[in-house]
Amino acid sequence: MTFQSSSQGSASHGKFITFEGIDGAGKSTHIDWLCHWLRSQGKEVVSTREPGGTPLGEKLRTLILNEPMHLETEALLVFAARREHLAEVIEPALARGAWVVSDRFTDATFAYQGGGRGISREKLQILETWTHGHLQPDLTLLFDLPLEVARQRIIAERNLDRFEREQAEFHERVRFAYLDRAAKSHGRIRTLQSDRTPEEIRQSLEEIIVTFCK
Ligand SMILES: Nc1ncnc2c1ncn2[C@@H]1O[C@H](COP(=O)(O)OP(=O)(O)O)[C@@H](O)[C@H]1O
Ligand SMILES: Cc1cn([C@H]2C[C@H](O)[C@@H](COP(=O)(O)OP(=O)(O)O)O2)c(=O)[nH]c1=O
Repeated sequence: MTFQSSSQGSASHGKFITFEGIDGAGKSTHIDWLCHWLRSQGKEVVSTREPGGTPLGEKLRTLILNEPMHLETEALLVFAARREHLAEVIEPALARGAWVVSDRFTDATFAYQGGGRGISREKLQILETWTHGHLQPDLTLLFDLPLEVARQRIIAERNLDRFEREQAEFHERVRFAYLDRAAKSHGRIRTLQSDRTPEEIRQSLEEIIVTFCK
């Protein structure tokens, strides 16, 4: 993790890796491989997800994904779930030297609640600072692909949640908010072109992670 305090760079801390992308981009498909690879390198790995990752967070996830609500209520709930996740799972794991791999984190909020719903970046930044101003992911893997390809992958296999049922324009805004954020991330967010075979994507992922671990 990147602490902005005096603990930055401490050898006793683990690393925080997040997976991001539009629904159906292939995140879940590659998270297991990454966790397996990291464990093969002798690392303790905590695999988790957002919204969720704690008993309370999973209850909030059910509400967030299914219950109609005001867009700012939605933003506040994802940060509430995140605060719990940080306190109960992420921060203790990193402090004992484990590597945390999370299926989504705050970049998703800037993409979905910011790009998708239209909440201003300034408002979300205030909540971000409040919730985890001291901690950011060390590495974020952004799975990017055209919307139509992602839709084709998920449409047949899932009961679509509140976000997945949104119009194409919503998902286009989410996608471009992610790409914009990646461009401004100073290298933290690495974009993987994801309209390729799983093997090709995994090869790119392996190259990134091997370099990151050096
Ligand atoms: N590179 C790929 N090519 C074709 N299908 C894929 C690829 N990656 C994932 N899939 C399939 O697409 C669907 C969505 O993938 P998933 O990993 O669950 O996406 P996400 O977690 O990003 O929503 C799954 O059925 C998965 O097997
Ligand atoms: C973490 C987070 C997720 N989300 C949304 C994006 C996804 O559509 C949804 C759940 O994410 P995800 O776990 O990727 O869904 P699935 O299990 O169906 O692959 O939550 C937000 O809108 N804001 C957030 O901050």
